[in-house]
Parts: sequence; C-alpha cells; structure tokens
Amino acid sequence: MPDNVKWSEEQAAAAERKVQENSSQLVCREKQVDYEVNAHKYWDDFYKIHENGFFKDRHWLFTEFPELAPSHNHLASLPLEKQRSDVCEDGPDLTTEQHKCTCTIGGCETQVPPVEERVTQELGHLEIHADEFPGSSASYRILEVGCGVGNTVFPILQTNNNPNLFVYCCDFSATAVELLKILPDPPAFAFPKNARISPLLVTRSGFFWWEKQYWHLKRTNSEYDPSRCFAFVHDLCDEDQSYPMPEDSLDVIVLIFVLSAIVPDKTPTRRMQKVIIKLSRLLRPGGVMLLRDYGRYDMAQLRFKKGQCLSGNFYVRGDGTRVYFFTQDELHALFTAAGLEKVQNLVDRRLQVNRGKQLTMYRVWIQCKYSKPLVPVPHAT
Ligand SMILES: C[S@@+](CC[C@H](N)C(=O)[O-])C[C@H]1O[C@@H](n2cnc3c(N)ncnc32)[C@H](O)[C@@H]1O
Repeated sequence: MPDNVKWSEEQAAAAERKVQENSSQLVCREKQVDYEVNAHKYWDDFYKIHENGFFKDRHWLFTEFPELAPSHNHLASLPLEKQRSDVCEDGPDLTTEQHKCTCTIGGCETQVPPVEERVTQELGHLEIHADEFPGSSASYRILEVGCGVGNTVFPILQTNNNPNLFVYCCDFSATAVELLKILPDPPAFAFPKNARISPLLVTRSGFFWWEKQYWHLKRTNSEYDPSRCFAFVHDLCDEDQSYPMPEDSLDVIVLIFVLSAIVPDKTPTRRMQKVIIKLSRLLRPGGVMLLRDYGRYDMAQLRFKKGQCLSGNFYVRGDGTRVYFFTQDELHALFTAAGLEKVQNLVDRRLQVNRGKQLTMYRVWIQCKYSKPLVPVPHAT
C-alpha cells in the first residue's frame, strides 16, 4: 500500500463531487438533536455489540508518536517496512456498512448496578487535591481521551516500562470504560462445571448470557493495573465535569479518532474549541497534544450516502455515531487558538485497492503534534 500518495486535480475534483452529492440532503433537525443529546448512548450500543473486537490495538503509535514510549528502543529491532505496514492496517475503517448493525442485547435482570452507576460511584469518592490525586506520585503522565476499550492505552502500558509512568484514560461511553477494565473475551464454554443452572436458563441464548455475566463478575482485566492506570467516564463536551488531575500536570494528551466524533466547530456551540482549550490547561508547559483523525475526502466520507449528512463534512453512520472529516488548517486553528504551538501537522494519504470490486480508494488521515509553550501565550477562554 503506497504511503502519502499525491492526488491529481481530477481525483480531488471527483472527491469534491461525491461530497457535494452526499451532502445535498441533510438529516432532519429532530434527528440531529437526538444524535447530539444521546451521543453517548449510541456509542454505548456500539460497544455492547462489538465489545473489544472492532478497533485493532494501535501498535503503530510508537513509531508515529515516540512521546508515548520513552523507552521504545525495541522498535529499532523491527524492520522499517514492518513498522510502516502496521500503520497502514490500523486506521479504523468506520464504514457505514460496518456500523449498521442493531443492538440485540436482552434486558435481563441482574443484582449488579448498571455500568454507569458503578463507574460514577467509583468516581464519586474522588477528591482532587493539587498534590494528592490518582497518579500524583508519577513523573510522566499520559491522558488518552475517547479511549474506547483501551486499544491505545494497553499498548502504551505494555510497551512503556517506565516505572514512573501513569496513564489516565476516559470515554463518555460507560460501557467502553467497563469493558476496558474487564477481560472482554471469556474462554469458550468456560462456565464452571459444578454450577447449578436452572433448566429455565438452558436455552442457547440464556446459557451464553449467564456465562458472560459470570465472567464479567469474576474477572478483571489483568492488564488494567490501578497502580499504573486510571480509567474514568467523562464527557469531553460537558463543561461542568472536571478531570481527576490538576492543571499543568500532564506530559502528553492523546486524541485518536475522537475529536471527529464531536459537533464541528463551525456551530455556535464551538464544542471542539472548548474541548481543546480545557485539555490544554491540563498540559504542563512543554507537554504535547497528539492527534490522529479523519482527513477530508477519506474513503469513509466518500462512501456516505445521501441523507446521512448532518452539516458540512459531518455525517452520521448507520448506528447513530457521528464523524467529521478535517482539513489540516482547521486543526491548526483549533490548537493554536488554545495557545499551543505546532510541532507537526501532516496528511497521511494511502491508496487502498479492492481487487475483487476493481476499486481504488484513499484513506486520508491527519496527524498533529502541538505543544504547550514554556512561557504561556494569551489565548481564547
Ligand atoms: C472512533 S472511537 C476511537 C476509540 C479509541 N480512541 C481508539 O483509538 O480505539 C471514538 C471514541 O470517542 C468516544 N467519544 C465520542 N465523543 C466523546 C465525548 N464527547 N466525550 C468522551 N468520549 C467521546 C466514543 O465513545 C468512542 O469510544
């Protein structure tokens, strides 16, 4: 798969025509409000269906963002070709078709409080003091926002063996955060042999449902080590919610395919801008924000059908989750308005060939690194 392919003028014009066509009919106002108000519920449903099986672990992170692996020497032993091919395969392909499934989870009764309640209960006990907060004794702190089920966090914890590292991660999907903390794949047919099972439950789906509950209750993810990691439910757009660490305390903030899920900044709410400003306050001077996200005319954008467009370059997938497609300039404006300085802002364009359908399409991702200046510059509030 060739990297960073250049587009001819005709290709760019053809992509523009497709976007004009699929944007010619917008989703009605009522549905737009529903997608906004219930955004976390649509992502909850997504994770109930896919659990940890959708996004691949992003091991390419360390070649693109060495800040995540201060001791990343082992990568030097990998052939360069292998390092690059990992990058090709790992971008999420959130196509409409893949997101069109419906939720089939049954509403069975259980003694365990709902996921959201449990995670909130845990957070409720937290009081944040300037020198006593989760990870306060660490000397290198990374926060991933919109972490999903941990496909970025776990590679960081596995790869970065710095004993002074602490990783925070959050998502507004309580289901995702809960999945991140448990082992999501129970071994097949692992229900204990001596368990008493009511004949009423021995229907095929009943058996599997109970087996799953058993493992969810009994097991925690051994990779989720609370001495190195803290996961919490947090809506980036909720201006009243605070983060469990003080300002100027983080070395790195990671945003992987998450900003694109937020209402674009052209709207009066200026959601994205507020998110970046709030996050930038958490960075210590010299700290960096790392982003990889969808770029304008990515194949996922061109595949949308008429009637799925919410506003310019912002779409809703078949499962109710939303996605925006950025330009480099838009991201630059967001970061610099938050007082950050550009270290990197690049487009990664890759050709994808579907030989069966004789189709060539392009993945377009944008990758950014912006740092907080050592001497603060005034910025928007
Ligand atoms: C495309 S997924 C990427 C997940 C993860 N970063 C990864 O690379 O596997 C987008 C994630 O952003 C989360 N998300 C979307 N809007 C959010 C918000 N306002 N606050 C917190 N998380 C959000 C979703 O729940 C979802 O887990």
